[in-house]
Amino acid sequence: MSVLTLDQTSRWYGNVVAVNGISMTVRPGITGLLGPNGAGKTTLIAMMSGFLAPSAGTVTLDGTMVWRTTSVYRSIGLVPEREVSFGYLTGRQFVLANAELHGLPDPGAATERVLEVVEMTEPAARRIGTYSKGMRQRVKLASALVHDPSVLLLDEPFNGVDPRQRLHLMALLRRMGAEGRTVLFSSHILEEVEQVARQIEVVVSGRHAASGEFGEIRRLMTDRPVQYVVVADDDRALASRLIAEPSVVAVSLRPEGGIAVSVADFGSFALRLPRVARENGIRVLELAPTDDSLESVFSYLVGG
Ligand SMILES: Nc1ncnc2c1ncn2[C@@H]1O[C@H](COP(=O)(O)OP(=O)(O)OP(=O)(O)O)[C@@H](O)[C@H]1O
Repeated sequence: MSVLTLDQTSRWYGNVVAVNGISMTVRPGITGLLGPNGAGKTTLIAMMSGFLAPSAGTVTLDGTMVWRTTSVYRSIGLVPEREVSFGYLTGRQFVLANAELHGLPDPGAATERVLEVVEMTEPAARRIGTYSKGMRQRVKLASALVHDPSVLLLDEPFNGVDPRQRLHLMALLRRMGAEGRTVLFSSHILEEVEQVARQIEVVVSGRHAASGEFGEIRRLMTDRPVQYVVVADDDRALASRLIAEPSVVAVSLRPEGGIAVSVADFGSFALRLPRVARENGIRVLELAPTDDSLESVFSYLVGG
């Protein structure tokens, strides 16, 4: 069992606090680390993989401190967000170099094994500089897996990858999770995390905002009141009807036209709005959310 534990872990750069007292446990299977840009995901992953020392608190793997413990590094594979900068090497040479750095007994065999896992055996003879984004991602994954680690950490692995390669990568991660590895990947896209992760950890502004199964996180995110703008051919008449609806929290007429509606339960509001309008002979011309950015969802989760 490989369990990563963060205990009150913080990291600051000068006076920028990138990670602020986060405690979490990452178990075997797939965990999604979800948060907007700049939330501290890269910094967290760097501490989990032993590349960065926590400024305070600890990161341990099965009870052993990760930072500066070489034996622990042997159990961890990291797929960083940045591109492989050795475009002049072939995929095979790159993976082999990593196998040799790990001091594996048979680096050649380990390289072939892992190239096959990521289905890159054939293109591995070509230079990395000629690869597509998805192929580069797979070669990075191969080099992270070459020493057969029980923990696999991936920083934004789906960024810029085309849909077909994305499905392939998701299938690979699922396989790693099913094999009992502890897999954690970061993303700022909820739908991406939803498709692969069993467990989700949400970070916002360096803080741990929520933790749970996908359904619980989705509920937290969708049950919050959301603001919509509704434009009708008679805004005032519609506003007076909408305020009577249980799914509606607040209604106001906007000076520029339309109605600002704060909705607690979008599902029932979406069903009721056309009926209310029809029953009163009002035509709805437009319905649009006003604060549905991921950032606003995240700040709701941290009570901001
Ligand atoms: N080396 C550094 N020096 C100073 N500040 C840094 C450094 N690295 C990160 N930061 C700051 O720490 C905060 C968290 O950054 P981090 O890269 O960990 O977030 P992230 O969630 O991975 O975001 P992104 O997805 O945009 O990379 C940001 O405010 C960032 O500007």
